[in-house]
Amino acid sequence: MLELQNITKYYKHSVNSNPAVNHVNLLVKEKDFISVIGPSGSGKSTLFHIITGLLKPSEGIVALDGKELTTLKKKDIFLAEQISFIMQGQNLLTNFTVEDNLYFPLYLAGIKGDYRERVREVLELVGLYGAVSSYPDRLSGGELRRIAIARALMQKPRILIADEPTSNLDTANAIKVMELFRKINEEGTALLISTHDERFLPYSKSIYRMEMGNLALL
Ligand SMILES: Nc1ncnc2c1ncn2[C@@H]1O[C@H](COP(=O)(O)OP(=O)(O)OP(=O)(O)O)[C@@H](O)[C@H]1O
Repeated sequence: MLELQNITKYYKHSVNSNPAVNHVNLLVKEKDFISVIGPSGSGKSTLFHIITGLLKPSEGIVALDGKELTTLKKKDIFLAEQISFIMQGQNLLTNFTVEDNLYFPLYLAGIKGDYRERVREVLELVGLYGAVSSYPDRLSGGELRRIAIARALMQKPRILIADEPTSNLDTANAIKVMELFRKINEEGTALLISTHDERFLPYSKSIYRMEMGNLALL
């Protein structure tokens, strides 16, 4: 499905002259649950930002079903139930209810329709249907993280990509998030996760380690 081919990234104003990401290849297939671990500064966020299109690689391509992502319109990638991203920070809009936060990406993308049933489904999946009318400032950090996951699932993505999804969560909340990812994966969504969190590893089907920009299967 998703393929990274020979991705390299040099930053212009980097503190060192090595590339932040160095000739990385990775294939994400259906049903995969891949975790990328590695020390701070090893290039994980850079790699994930390249996959999301936030950063342009110096070399290499990211392809979905054999088509280079940069040649696809954002609409084709995100709206055709393809890839969803959960980046660091919750990024929920504080003046909007949880329900409106879940609608917001669809609204921005110009998708119309009655999504009330889907809102109920995703909130039930994350165990937070009771929060449908709440504002984000009434929710805990762990609950906000699960709402961010619910939002990423609105379009029933084939692949869900999450950068450090359990950072700053206590063990109880981290386990809730990991169990949720396991359930999402069992229901057919492939997962690609970057993590410092060793607790994630037993949940993953494959583990890669990133070190000084190089990615290797463990
Ligand atoms: N905008 C930037 N400009 C220059 N260099 C950068 C930039 N962002 C990251 N780097 C450098 O690229 C390397 C990889 O950083 P990156 O943030 O991708 O690592 P990481 O593994 O995600 O770290 P962390 O887990 O702490 O987020 C580091 O050497 C960092 O200093």
